[in-house]
Amino acid sequence: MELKIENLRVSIGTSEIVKGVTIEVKEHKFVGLLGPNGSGKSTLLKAVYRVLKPTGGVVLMNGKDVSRIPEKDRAKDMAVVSQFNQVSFEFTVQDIVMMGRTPHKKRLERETAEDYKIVSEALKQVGMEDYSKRKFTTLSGGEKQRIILARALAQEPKLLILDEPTNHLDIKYQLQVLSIVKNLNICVLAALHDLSLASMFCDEIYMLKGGNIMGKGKPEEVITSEMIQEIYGVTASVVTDEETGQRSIHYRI
Ligand SMILES: Nc1ncnc2c1ncn2[C@@H]1O[C@H](COP(=O)(O)OP(=O)(O)OP(=O)(O)O)[C@@H](O)[C@H]1O
Repeated sequence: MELKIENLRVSIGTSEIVKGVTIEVKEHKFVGLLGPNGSGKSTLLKAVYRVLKPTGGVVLMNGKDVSRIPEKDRAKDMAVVSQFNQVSFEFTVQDIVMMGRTPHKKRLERETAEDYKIVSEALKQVGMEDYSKRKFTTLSGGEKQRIILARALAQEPKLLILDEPTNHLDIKYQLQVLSIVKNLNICVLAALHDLSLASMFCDEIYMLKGGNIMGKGKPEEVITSEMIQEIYGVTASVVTDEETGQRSIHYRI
């Protein structure tokens, strides 16, 4: 699987929010989309997963225009973990994760033992196997987020779109969720805020500001004090740990 976003433009009302963005996610790559609040990350992702209709450009999955792929076929390949997961009915955790199997089933086909196995595996992967009978609405924000990831895992996608997948999570689960996603070894496009985590997990990073890509490259090429100053207007130094090669960012106020 490869994802290509070419010259994508998205307008809301009279404002152009995404102004001709080109992004490529090659096979098995984890690509991060970073940028300040309001820079257009969610809007761009929504146009990729077709909640919003772009005003220009094209999104290609393995060379096929996503707007021409029927929704169910698209969902066999692409799963989405977005920020807002309003569930108004009293679904159990297991019901929610089972929804991930829908694209793989024929109309009115019953869940099979294999589906239950996949659902139970997905719950185990996010450390929520003891919660399968709980009502989704009773979960904490972070627990809900892990269940939504489990639903995406049960979908067995080849491409995962994540919109700030860790915003409700404590550091243990931020690391856990990003490690799970990384180890899936599929195509990932993720809007992230944490520059250190993005450095740790992304193969490539695109920096968005005002709906334009201002920089792209490997984390060490993009997450620099100059870029942090330019994009966020914040003074910071980036330190690389000699032993682990991990980069951490020290902010100054
Ligand atoms: N439905 C809408 N109506 C009007 N403006 C909108 C709408 N949706 C988004 N916008 C505007 O588009 C801009 C980009 O929003 P978007 O949510 O894509 O940014 P973001 O980079 O994901 O931000 P954040 O980091 O805060 O989540 C913002 O200025 C926002 O106010």
